Amino acid sequence: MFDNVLQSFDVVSLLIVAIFFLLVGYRPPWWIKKTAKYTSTNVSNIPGPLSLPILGTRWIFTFGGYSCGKIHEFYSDMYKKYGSVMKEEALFNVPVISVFEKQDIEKVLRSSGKYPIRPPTEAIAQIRRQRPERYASTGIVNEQGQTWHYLRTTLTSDLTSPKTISEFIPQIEAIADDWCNLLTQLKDTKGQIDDMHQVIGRLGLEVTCALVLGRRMGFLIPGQESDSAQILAKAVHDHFLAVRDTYFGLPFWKLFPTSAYKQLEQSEETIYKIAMELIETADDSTKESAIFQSVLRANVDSREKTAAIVDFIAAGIHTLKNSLLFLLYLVATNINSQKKILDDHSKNYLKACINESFRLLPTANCLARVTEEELTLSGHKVDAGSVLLCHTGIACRNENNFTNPNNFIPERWLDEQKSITSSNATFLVTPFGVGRRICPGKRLIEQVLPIIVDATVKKFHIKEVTALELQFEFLLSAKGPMAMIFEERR
Ligand code: HEM
Repeated sequence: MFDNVLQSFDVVSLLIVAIFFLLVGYRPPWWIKKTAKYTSTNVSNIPGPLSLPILGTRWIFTFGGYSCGKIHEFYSDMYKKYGSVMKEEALFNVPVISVFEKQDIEKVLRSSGKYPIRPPTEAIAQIRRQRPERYASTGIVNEQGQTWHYLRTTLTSDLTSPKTISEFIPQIEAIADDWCNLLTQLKDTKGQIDDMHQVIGRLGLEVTCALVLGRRMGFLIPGQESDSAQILAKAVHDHFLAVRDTYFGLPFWKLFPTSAYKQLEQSEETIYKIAMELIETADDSTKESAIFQSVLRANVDSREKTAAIVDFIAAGIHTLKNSLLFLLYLVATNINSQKKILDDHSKNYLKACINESFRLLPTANCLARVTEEELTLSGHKVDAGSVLLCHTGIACRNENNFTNPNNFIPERWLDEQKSITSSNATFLVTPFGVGRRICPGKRLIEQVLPIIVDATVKKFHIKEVTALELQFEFLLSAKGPMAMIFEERR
């Protein structure tokens, strides 16, 4: 334990940082009692955990009893301890404010202007800035302002177009068939598959690559998972873990390459190389892919095109895997829901299960923004330019917003309950985010999930084996490996 602490909290480095900042004249607010621009009296009154000079509160995830894998539990505990608004401090004691109540979350998300600012993952931005031969900007996920707007409008219009998505449906149906065949091949005599992460990961890869590159990669062919599929799946997983550790851990990566930073560089490199390989080996079907073509045609620097493909692949694979795993788990643990899905030809019950799964277990359980205007949040004035975390996942489990909030009740999305649930859900059940920075993959995923789950439930009676344990991997994920049983229906 002590070894771990020493490893991650290098005393010599800390002293160097402290001496450096004292020499260059930096004085923390608690020292000189001079209020910096970002700390209005009201922000300084927001309660939160102990903040260290310069380093802020990030020590908590290193030796404060919360590992990075349990960050979701940290925020839940902070809500119980401090109430509706809570303040952490990042490097140089810059406040990061968490809001948990519906009215505050709504106020923050509604207040975004033409170019909503989502705080960038700084470590990725740094890596990309150091590779100008490869990246012309930090990419659509991390850019802000006009650059972001230009990338967003030029690179994602086909990805979000209903026409593109409807043309993609036959491919999704074929993928769903292959997925069911793969389950049949992989299950043992009891119908059990031991590692659902791995199997659903293959599906995430196949769907995302089919969408972005327009061709079937064969990730679902039994016994033929290629090396690059495994390498890509691992790289995307490592990428999210390294983003989490550089984002929430002590920020020493800004001074020297920490192991998390090196892991991020390595995974970024791997994803980039595989994406390049896929692009370079584009066959005829790829050349016909609307999304691939729209990226290639876009009036942007060619480096932006590769970066967009990298970002689409990285953004799609893990989110889809986690969302589908949660959905199958909830349907497996609620056996009646499978019968109702089968009986309801309107598919409304299936859609209600998907909404309920996103309410209970959203893989993106928090939306981050930088406010563009001054806001009053639960009585605290927060300056424009403040970093805000909207904890939609926690608000979705608040009984003021949903009755029996911890239970899986798809019926709340149907019939007479529908309108009250939907109005409470606006700004809370936001699995793909909101506003102009909303996920451009939303429409596609909204088509993919019902097709896959419908095909799976029609073919199998699904049962859970392993109880779900949540793990924070920058996204909310299931701690693996998760076993499930798939009994063929007669
Ligand atoms: C279940 C699957 C998915 C989930 C839950 C998901 C969720 C999200 C969320 C919450 C955001 C942030 C939105 C905000 O800040 O308001 C986002 C952004 C983004 N997602 Fe997704 N996503 C999924 C799949 C995909 C797919 C398949 C793609 C691409 C093919 C994709 C590409 C992106 C991109 C490029 C952004 C950044 C958008 C911007 O900043 O303008 N996502 N996603």
